[in-house]
Amino acid sequence: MNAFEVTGSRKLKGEIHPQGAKNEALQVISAVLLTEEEVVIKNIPDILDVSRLITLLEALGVKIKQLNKHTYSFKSEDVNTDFLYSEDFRKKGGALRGSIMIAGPMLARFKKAVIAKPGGDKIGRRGMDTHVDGFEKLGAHFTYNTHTFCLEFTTKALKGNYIMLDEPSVTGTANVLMAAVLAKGNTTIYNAACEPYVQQLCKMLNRMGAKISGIASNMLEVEGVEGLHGTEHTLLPDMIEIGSFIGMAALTQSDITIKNVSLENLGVIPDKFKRLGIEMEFRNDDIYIPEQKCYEIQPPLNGNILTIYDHPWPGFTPDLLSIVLVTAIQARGSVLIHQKMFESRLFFTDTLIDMGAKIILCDPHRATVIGLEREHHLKGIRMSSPDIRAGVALLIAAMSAEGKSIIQNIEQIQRGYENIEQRLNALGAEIKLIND
Ligand SMILES: CC(=O)N[C@H]1[C@@H](OP(=O)(O)OP(=O)(O)OC[C@H]2O[C@@H](n3ccc(=O)[nH]c3=O)[C@H](O)[C@@H]2O)O[C@H](CO)[C@@H](O)[C@@H]1O
Ligand SMILES: C=C(OP(=O)(O)O)C(=O)O
Repeated sequence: MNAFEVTGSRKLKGEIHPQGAKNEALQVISAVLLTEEEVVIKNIPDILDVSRLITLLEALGVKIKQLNKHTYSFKSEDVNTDFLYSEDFRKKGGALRGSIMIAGPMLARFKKAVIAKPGGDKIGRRGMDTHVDGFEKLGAHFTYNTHTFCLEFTTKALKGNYIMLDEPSVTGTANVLMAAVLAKGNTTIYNAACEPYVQQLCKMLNRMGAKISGIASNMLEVEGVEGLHGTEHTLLPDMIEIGSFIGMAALTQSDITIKNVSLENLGVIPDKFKRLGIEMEFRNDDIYIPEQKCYEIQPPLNGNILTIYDHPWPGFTPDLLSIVLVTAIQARGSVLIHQKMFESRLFFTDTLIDMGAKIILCDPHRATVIGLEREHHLKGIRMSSPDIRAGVALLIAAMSAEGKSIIQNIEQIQRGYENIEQRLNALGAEIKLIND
């Protein structure tokens, strides 16, 4: 099995370019099913989750051409809907969470959709109710197939409706939106997620001829249209990767510039890292992080311990809390990390404690980090990556630690970070891909 061997205590220096956004890629690649015309998507990251979705679309009959390393052309002219009911579909769809977003386009264009038991991170309960409720409100008939464990949908014709989502699910909003754009009449999606991923999807759909307003708000208004046409779309840089690099720079005492970050789409992300005392300079659209021996957590005005918690956008994304947590290990001061959305994302703190971090896991949702102020170094150990973001947090910890670490189960990291070892080694890291 592939693993990373990491030699720690290496400071990084230089420039790094973030990849295209993984979670946006999974939405907009699913959207190519909404038209028979050609859709060209640029800045697609070369990561496992994307190649798994591309393989799934190819198996459905979509003609896909790689135009260059990060640009693909998609043409969904001959889609084989029988494939949805095959064992192969269940296997391919079950390999990633993002595959659930082909359901909205399939339902809209072909009047049938199947959602295989999805893969993705094992980070606690991850519901599908928002997707099912939304499709039903648009007029889909839903059955749960007890033999295949799949969610199956059919419709004679989707009809616009007022839909109040039970929670602002990111993939749920994207799925219901993609179904609504081809429904007859008007749809309102209230309590919608409005992450940059969803905003980008809306803009792409409008370029294809959809009529969506309310973009970036929690109320999307959709005027159904008869059909959509082809377009070209460029993915935003991956804000989670950018946040990961900020945390990595601070913990490893590095001096790096993160290029072309699309600052206007980062929301509160830079500010949360600044609350940990991390200095950064915005130079045009780049973020420069100078080498810092010491960074001091900024408590709130009343002097209490700082809490950093997740919240639907424009709140702080849950996908960066593991990174904030690991970054705080060498800070001066203490912080409470409160992961509200997922109940199994903080158990990796046990590994950090083994490495020498001062962390109290208060309960599955909350962990207090007491900064070591670089008075003690973490020690390299053998560990395993439990999920994508904890995996990168462990990689950052290993890069800052004394001695060697082995990180197993790195497929979890590779599904969301492109060639991470090569890109970091180019800045001075020492990460080897090994068979362990
Ligand atoms: C492929 C993809 O795009 N995955 C992202 C997507 O997953 P995904 O779309 O699957 O996650 P959802 O947004 O549906 O919800 C995540 C979990 O949080 C809960 N929940 C959701 C909203 C809310 O306001 N309160 C709340 O507690 C839900 O019950 C669920 O258990 O969004 C998550 C939340 O940003 C991210 O972690 C994932 O990286
Ligand atoms: C949880 C994540 O991904 P997924 O939804 O694909 O499991 C993530 O990207 O942090």
